[in-house]
Amino acid sequence: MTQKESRSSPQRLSKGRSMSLPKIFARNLRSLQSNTSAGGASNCSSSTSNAFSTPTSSSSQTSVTPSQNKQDLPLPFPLHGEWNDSWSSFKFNKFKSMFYHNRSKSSCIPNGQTSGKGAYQHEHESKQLETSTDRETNAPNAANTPFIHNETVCSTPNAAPGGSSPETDLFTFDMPTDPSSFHTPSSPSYILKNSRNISNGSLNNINENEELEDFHKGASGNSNISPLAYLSLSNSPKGTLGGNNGNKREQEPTAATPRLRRATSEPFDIAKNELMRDDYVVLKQPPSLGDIIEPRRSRRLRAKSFSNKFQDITVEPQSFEKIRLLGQGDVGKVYLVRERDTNQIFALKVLSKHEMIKRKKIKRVLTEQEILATSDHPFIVTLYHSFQTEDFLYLCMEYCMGGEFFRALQTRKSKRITEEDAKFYASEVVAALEYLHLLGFIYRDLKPENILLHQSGHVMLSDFDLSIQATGSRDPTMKDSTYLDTKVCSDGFRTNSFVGTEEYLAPEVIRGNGHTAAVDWWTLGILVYEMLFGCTPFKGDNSNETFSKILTEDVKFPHDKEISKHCKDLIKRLLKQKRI
Ligand SMILES: Nc1ncnc2c1ncn2[C@@H]1O[C@H](COP(=O)(O)OP(=O)(O)OP(=O)(O)O)[C@@H](O)[C@H]1O
Repeated sequence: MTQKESRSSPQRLSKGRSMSLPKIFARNLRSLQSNTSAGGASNCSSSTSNAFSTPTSSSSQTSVTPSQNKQDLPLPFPLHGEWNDSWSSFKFNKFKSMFYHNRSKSSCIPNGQTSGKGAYQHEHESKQLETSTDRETNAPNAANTPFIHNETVCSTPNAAPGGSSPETDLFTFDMPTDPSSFHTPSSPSYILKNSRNISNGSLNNINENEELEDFHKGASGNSNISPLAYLSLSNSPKGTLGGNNGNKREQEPTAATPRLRRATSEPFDIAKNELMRDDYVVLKQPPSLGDIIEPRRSRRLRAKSFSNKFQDITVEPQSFEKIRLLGQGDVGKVYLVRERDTNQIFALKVLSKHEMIKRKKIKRVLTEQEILATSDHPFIVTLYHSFQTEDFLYLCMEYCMGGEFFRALQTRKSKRITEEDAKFYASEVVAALEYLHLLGFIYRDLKPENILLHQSGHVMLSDFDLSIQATGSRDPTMKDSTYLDTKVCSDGFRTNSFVGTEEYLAPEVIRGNGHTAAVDWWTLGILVYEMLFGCTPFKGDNSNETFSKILTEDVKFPHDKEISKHCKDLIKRLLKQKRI
């Protein structure tokens, strides 16, 4: 199998790359089981009929001043040209113009008309709720659990006895109260949704853009330019969005008080209530309960308060209106939501406590929350709120309109980008990794799937559930008074978990003799290679072959693709077998 062909191998299709290997095997097994018993996506109704008219809220002006530390970033938009047919030029141009907007911490979606698509989908889901209750309630097995089929959201109705409580109203039709019927990610349609076959998957992003365009149109009245564009008109180094929009400058709304809100990130108290119960203690070697109950905040960051940038507010599930499903992870789903109060949009990750416990993911989720809550970096997804109900944990994050970097890569015919563009993205990733290392975190799961594209065109690292915090982390030092050496931050810390993504695993992880923050630099090497060549360097026909190549082979470069000597040298150095 050639490296190009291997792109669409089942392992990659099932999003297996993002999982630890035992998880992949378990998923494949479950997938096989549900394949034989369920017959795939037959329960999925299609959402292809006419859009309903959409509810509109009365228009009121909202304006957001971009967060200072995220202003004045370069506006690269390197994703020019070369989009395949699935991106019509209209969509592409709209999309592109969004990328030129300056980055603001808040999503700045003023009150206005919601998108037809979003409302339709919402209505559609409610309808489905009515019609499919019996089926779903009676058969909460793999075949009938909720799944995503391409752009269609197939929901599981609220099967709660006695109807829904106000608290669960918002997500009841996607979040069954019977935890045993929570989604089965390995169902065939899940795999389809997460397929790397972009002809299916990329539709997601296109629809998102349509919805958001509608938001913007509604917000700016007759203007064709989005409120985000106003921001960028006033802040963009280029001044205008492509020349003919310059005259919109006068229409820029007067700046109001920024509403950059981040709830006092409460550590999830789930552990207190749940882990204390014997039957819920599921971790083989539970870390000290202290660690779980109150995820520590980095001392450095506790000292460096962000509080002046954020208002303290309290939110709950009802504070948000669901727009659509963005994606599905192992123990939860991510929704595009609108905060009712402010009309700002966010990505809301909803995690089932029951699933977390069942899948032994408590520590992982808490780590993710801890890292997100601790981080304040332009290239790391911002967590605005974390809160919980009895059954679910909620992470309310910055919405990254561009979706996965992986999809952006795959949407291109060549599946790769130019060296110049790769340099741009790699440098942002380096900045984010250095920042994480500085805080004593090791990311451990760098790959294009976990890099999201913000509307500004900048990348955002997401998905920190495989990350780990080095114990006894130390302060960084200045090296040669030119650069900050973050290696010392986690010096002496080694961990031995076998986690990561097959093609991205560092040799030391495979050997299992312990690994350090250096694994992130290995994965950076693989990422740069993948950006440039459209495939990973050590992919074999099966896991063993991949591991063997990682352990024994030197990186080879395809002859038909030109890249500079410097770049090859960088990749070689990052992918050196013996780095520790
Ligand atoms: N902030 C965000 N903005 C836009 N889309 C997002 C955001 N966060 C997540 N998503 C989308 O939701 C999907 C699911 O995300 P999530 O982090 O739950 O799962 P995952 O990475 O697939 O799996 P897991 O957490 O099990 O490793 C992602 O693939 C991504 O496309």
